[in-house]
Amino acid sequence: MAVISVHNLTRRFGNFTAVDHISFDIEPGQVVGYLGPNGSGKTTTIRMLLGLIRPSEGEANVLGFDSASQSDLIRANTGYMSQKFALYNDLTARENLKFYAGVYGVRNGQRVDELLEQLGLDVIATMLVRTLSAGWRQRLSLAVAIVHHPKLLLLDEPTSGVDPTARRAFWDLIYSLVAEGITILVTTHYMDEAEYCSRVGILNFGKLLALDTPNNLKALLPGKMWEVFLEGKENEQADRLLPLLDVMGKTEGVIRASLAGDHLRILAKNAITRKELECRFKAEDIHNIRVESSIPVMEDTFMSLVSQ
Ligand SMILES: Nc1ncnc2c1ncn2[C@@H]1O[C@H](COP(=O)(O)OP(=O)(O)OP(=O)(O)O)[C@@H](O)[C@H]1O
Repeated sequence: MAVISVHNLTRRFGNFTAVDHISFDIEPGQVVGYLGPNGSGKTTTIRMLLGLIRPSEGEANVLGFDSASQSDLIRANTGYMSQKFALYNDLTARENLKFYAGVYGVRNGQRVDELLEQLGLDVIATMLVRTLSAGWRQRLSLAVAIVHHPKLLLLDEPTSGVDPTARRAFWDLIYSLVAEGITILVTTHYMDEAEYCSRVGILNFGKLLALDTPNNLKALLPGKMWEVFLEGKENEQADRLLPLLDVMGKTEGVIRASLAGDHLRILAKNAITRKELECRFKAEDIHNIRVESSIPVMEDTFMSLVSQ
C-alpha cells in the first residue's frame, strides 16, 4: 500500500491557487524529492499532508489515514522537520531532545542517548543550541523529528543555509533512515540534491509537472546536451560568451542555450551534430571555441519542463 496517496490535491488562498490538482503515490522505503522554486507550493503540500491546513479540493491519504479527518493519527506516526527549526536556544542539544521525547510521549529513557549516538550528536550534546552552527542545528532537528520512531518523514528544505559538507553528511543520514525502512518526502530547491532521491517530483506554480526517477526524468529531455567553451586566453573573458549565446539563440535546432559559469550549456534537437554547431560559430566569424557533448543534469530537465 502507498505511504502517501494524493488525488487532485488543491489549495487556494483567495483567488490564488498555491497547489493545483496534484496527484501522486509514494511507495514504502523510498526517498522522494519535491523540487521546485520558492513559492511553487512545496510547503503548502506538506501542510495539507499533515492535516495542518485543509485542501480546497481533492484528498490526501497518509499512512492509511485521511489527512482532513485523521490528522492526529498522521502526526503521531510522521516526523516533520519544518523550515524553521523549532529548537530551544537556551537548552542544550540533549535537553532539547529530552523535551521533545516527552512531548511525543516516548517512554524509553534510552531513546535520547540512542539518537545522540546514531546522528553523531554526542559531541555537542551538552552545548547550548544557540552556540551551534546551522549544520548541527539541522542534524538536531532531524533527531527531534524521528524521536518517536515515525514511519514517514516529511522534510521541508532541510538543507537550506547549510554548507556543502554538512549537506552531504545530512544526505548520508537520510539514506541510513531509509535503510531502516522510513519513507521520506523531502522538499528542496537544490537541483543537485534531487539527484540523490529514488524519485523526484518537479513542481512549478503549484502544478506537479512530472514525478519519476532522476534517470527517467532526464530521458524526457527533447534533445541532446552540448557544452561550448572558449579556448585559450579568451576563456577568462566572461563577456566573450554573450555573442556565443546570441548565435546559439538564433540557431535552428537549438532548443535552449544558457550561460553556465565559463561556458555555454546547449539543448539541441537530436539531429544536430557537433560539426553543425561548430559551423554556425565559424559562419559568424567566431573562432577558438570547443564544442563538447554533455550528459543531462537535473537542472536541464527542470528548465525544459518548466519552459514547456
Ligand atoms: N496562508 C497563506 N495565505 C496566502 N498565501 C499563501 C499562504 N501560504 C502560502 N501562500 C502562498 O502560496 C504560494 C506557495 O507557498 P509555499 O510556501 O507552499 O511555497 P514553497 O514552494 O514551499 O516555497 P518556499 O521555498 O519559499 O517555502 C506562495 O506564493 C505563498 O505566498
